[in-house]
Amino acid sequence: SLAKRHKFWETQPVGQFKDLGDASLPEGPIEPPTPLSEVKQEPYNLPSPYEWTTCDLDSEDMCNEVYVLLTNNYVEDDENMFRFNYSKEFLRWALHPPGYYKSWHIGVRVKTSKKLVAFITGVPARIRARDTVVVMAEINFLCVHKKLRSKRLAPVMIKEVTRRVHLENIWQAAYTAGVVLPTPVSTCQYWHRSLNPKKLIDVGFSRLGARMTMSRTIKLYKLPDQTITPGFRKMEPRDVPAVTRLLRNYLKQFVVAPDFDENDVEHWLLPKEDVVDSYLVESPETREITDFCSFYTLPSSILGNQNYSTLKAAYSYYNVSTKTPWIQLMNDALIVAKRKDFNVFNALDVMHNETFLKELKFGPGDGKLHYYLYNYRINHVLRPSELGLVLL
Ligand SMILES: CCCCCCCCCCCCCC(=O)CSCCNC(=O)CCNC(=O)[C@H](O)C(C)(C)COP(=O)(O)OP(=O)(O)OC[C@H]1O[C@@H](n2cnc3c(N)ncnc32)[C@H](O)[C@@H]1OP(=O)(O)O
Ligand SMILES: CN(C)Cc1n[nH]c2ccc(-c3ccc(F)cc3OCCn3ccnc3)cc12
Repeated sequence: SLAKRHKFWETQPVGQFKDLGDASLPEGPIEPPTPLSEVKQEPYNLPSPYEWTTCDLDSEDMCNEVYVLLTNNYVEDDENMFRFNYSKEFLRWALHPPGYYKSWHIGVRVKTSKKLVAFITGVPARIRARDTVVVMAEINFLCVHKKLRSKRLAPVMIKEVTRRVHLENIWQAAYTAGVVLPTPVSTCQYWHRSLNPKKLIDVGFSRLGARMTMSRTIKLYKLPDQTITPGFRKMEPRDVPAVTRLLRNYLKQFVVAPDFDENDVEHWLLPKEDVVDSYLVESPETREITDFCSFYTLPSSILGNQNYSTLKAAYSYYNVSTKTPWIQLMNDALIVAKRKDFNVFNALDVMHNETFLKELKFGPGDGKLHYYLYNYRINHVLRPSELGLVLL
């Protein structure tokens, strides 16, 4: 990536590879805000066959158009065997957090057919970088239809979402990607814990280990039917204040982390069927909430398999351990995920996740997830364990 030209990204206020050695550059915003009167008032020009559209996900039809575009054209693994299949309910959850802007849900249509062929989104979030809380846009769901790739549409979409974010007087952003761009704040490894090893092997997600039989493999990943931690239960609305306190105190230790308040916790962490699951440990003795774990539901379409069409995957979200050991807490998370018929439980090596990954029989994934900040310099590339942020 050092040799590669980034004709678009070299024009953007992001850390540039050439600056990596330069420790003299100050941490913080790379460019000052532009006076709102000087922000471009009209949308960027698209190539003539296309037009901008704002996607209202509360509209069943529009939400369905976005769902279909992503289902057929969004992120695939490196071997093109799986493609993320975010559900409509999940998209509404991910894109309607407190304070969201509909204008940041941007689509591109073909003028004649009105077909939706591209998409990019932002949602506002308060992110702390070291000791500074910054209102940022979390950018996600950048997608160009497979038939319109390599036409430099992505830079135009990125500039347009940047312009609309600027109009709301927000000047920073956070995003993650499986590709290397100028310049990662951190690079994380993802890990997978088999819950249904037979299906994972049948679809080619996993391979039978050397000198392993299928029955030996099934036994290796077997989990108890019941969770073992006393006081382990689903999170409920009445728990929002205590979970907010627990999570805010836990996230303080990371260099980059969300600055969640009770409204944010209510939206992002209250259980929502087939979207997000969250559990906590309420001490039977003291009634205090001492631990928390959560995971979100993100299936992947299985491309080209006769017997299965969908891989049901759970992704580790935010977890806190203050009394229950990490291994025990996360093993209970695996137990409830298995009981809910997830095939695999995925986790990044962020926060304290590396303390349980190996012991709970996670295997390393085949790629990396890079974290980025836009118009904000963090001087040293962060270790994954310094990151307290999970983007969907
Ligand atoms: C203050 C507010 C600021 C807000 C904005 C902040 C920044 C937000 C940034 C967005 C964050 C999104 C986060 C997110 O959604 C999570 S990462 C998932 C991105 N989506 C996918 O992978 C879906 C499948 N792929 C596609 O749809 C296309 O391949 C896409 C659309 C990815 C690129 O379409 P294409 O037809 O393949 O390519 P061209 O149009 O010809 O353009 C090529 C240029 O695009 C650069 N590129 C490629 N992939 C990128 C990626 N994932 N991020 C950023 N840039 C990416 C590439 O380096 C090159 O620039 P360079 O020449 O300089 O190298
Ligand atoms: C984060 N969010 C922005 C979506 C996103 N974009 N790009 C990505 C690249 C990797 C991961 C990822 C993150 C955690 C994980 F355990 C497995 C992952 O990908 C496996 C490979 N894969 C891709 C599609 N189906 C399977 C997510 C993403």
